[in-house]
Amino acid sequence: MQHPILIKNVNIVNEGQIKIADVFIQNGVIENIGNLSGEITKDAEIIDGSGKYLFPGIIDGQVHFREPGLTHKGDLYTESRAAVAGGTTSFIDMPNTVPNVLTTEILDEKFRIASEKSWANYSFFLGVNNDNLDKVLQMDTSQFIGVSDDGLYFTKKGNLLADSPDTMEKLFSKCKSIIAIHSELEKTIEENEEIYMANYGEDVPIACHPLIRSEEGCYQSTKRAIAIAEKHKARLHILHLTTEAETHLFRNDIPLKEKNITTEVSVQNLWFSDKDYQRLGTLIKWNPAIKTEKDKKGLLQALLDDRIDIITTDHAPHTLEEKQKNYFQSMSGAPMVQHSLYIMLELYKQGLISLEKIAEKMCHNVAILYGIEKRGFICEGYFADLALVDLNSPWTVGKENILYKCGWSPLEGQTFQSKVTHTFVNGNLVYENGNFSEFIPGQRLEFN
Ligand SMILES: NC(=O)N[C@@H](CC(=O)O)C(=O)O
Repeated sequence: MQHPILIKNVNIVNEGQIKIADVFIQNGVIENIGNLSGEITKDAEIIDGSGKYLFPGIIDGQVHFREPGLTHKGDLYTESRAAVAGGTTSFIDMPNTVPNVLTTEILDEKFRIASEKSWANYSFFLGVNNDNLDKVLQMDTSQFIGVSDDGLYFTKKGNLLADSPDTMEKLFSKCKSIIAIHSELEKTIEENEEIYMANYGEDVPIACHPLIRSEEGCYQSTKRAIAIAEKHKARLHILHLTTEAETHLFRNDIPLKEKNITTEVSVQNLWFSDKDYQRLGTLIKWNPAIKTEKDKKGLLQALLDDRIDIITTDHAPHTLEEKQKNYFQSMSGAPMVQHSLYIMLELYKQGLISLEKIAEKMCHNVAILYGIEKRGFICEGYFADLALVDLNSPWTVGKENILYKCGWSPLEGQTFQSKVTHTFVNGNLVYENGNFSEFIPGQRLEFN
């Protein structure tokens, strides 16, 4: 039996409004919201929410938690624990674990491991590449939260799904679930690599990353994928957008529920720009590349005017050793899931986004986009996945508070003004002011 909890006098950030009320949590769900006292709440543990802000737990639509097979970088226990410390209570993990998630057996195995090791609620993409394409075309894909090629390759040469219009035609004409793709053209990347290698040899500077993995390679890829998806009325989701140019390919004149083509931005693309390569080098080498200041501003604008639907992290941990190599050898990706809400709250502090919009893009819309049931909102009868935030409690990211298994963050030295003080997953208070409860596993996300 779970102990009932009453959060008193808290600013509830939900569905475009901020209202002060009490929230009563019992048996895993939000039972009541209002001015509560008396019989039903009398045995509850009381948490004073005065002056604090209560968000629905963040649902991160794109993470790489690395288990099975790559657990020297991170695993389902360590990375989900880091997630809840940052207010993220649910995640959807990508298929480029080892073995790649190309069969339902491997997918089931990931669900099994998560049921024993994940602090947060979880779901997993089924991977798709040339090795399982024919099988996927015959499957009832509605049983999966989505299929994705992210981090997988379609040919031994390293081509992405986006490089192959014929394959997209096949997949998009048959697949009924969300198809989440990594949108870049390998051909453009290779041509650019040759140009920069002719100049620099193996010593290509990291500053060339956004010129090699260029705007053109992203824009042409996304434009073509959207055209093919529209032709087949497929349900396409473009992962981690990095250019302002691409944002204009997406609509904002219909509600999210009616969109067949959706997209996301990852927090690092709202925070870093090409200015930061000099300071951080390959630590912020991501694919697609973090681009210019203009792109960063354009992505934020598209988020605000609803051409971008959700915020994710693309949390992609690697060891420092794997990162600190020359341009070609260093791995792409960095850990981010513990710090995503902090970045967005800091942007709020800078006057760039409202708290309501943060809840919409990190919580409500992720639940709507993936059809996740009874999560992502602060509503009676919904799972009590919640993050309580103090907006005036500065702290600095440092080795001593980084919870990623890889033990580093590109945000080290950054002071954030806000702090997540309490995180609830399914009604359990799993994180409180730097301390964790005993391990309580999260739940499998249900979707419709
Ligand atoms: N985004 C990245 O730079 N890296 C991802 C793979 C990917 O998303 O392509 C990873 O798994 O490391």
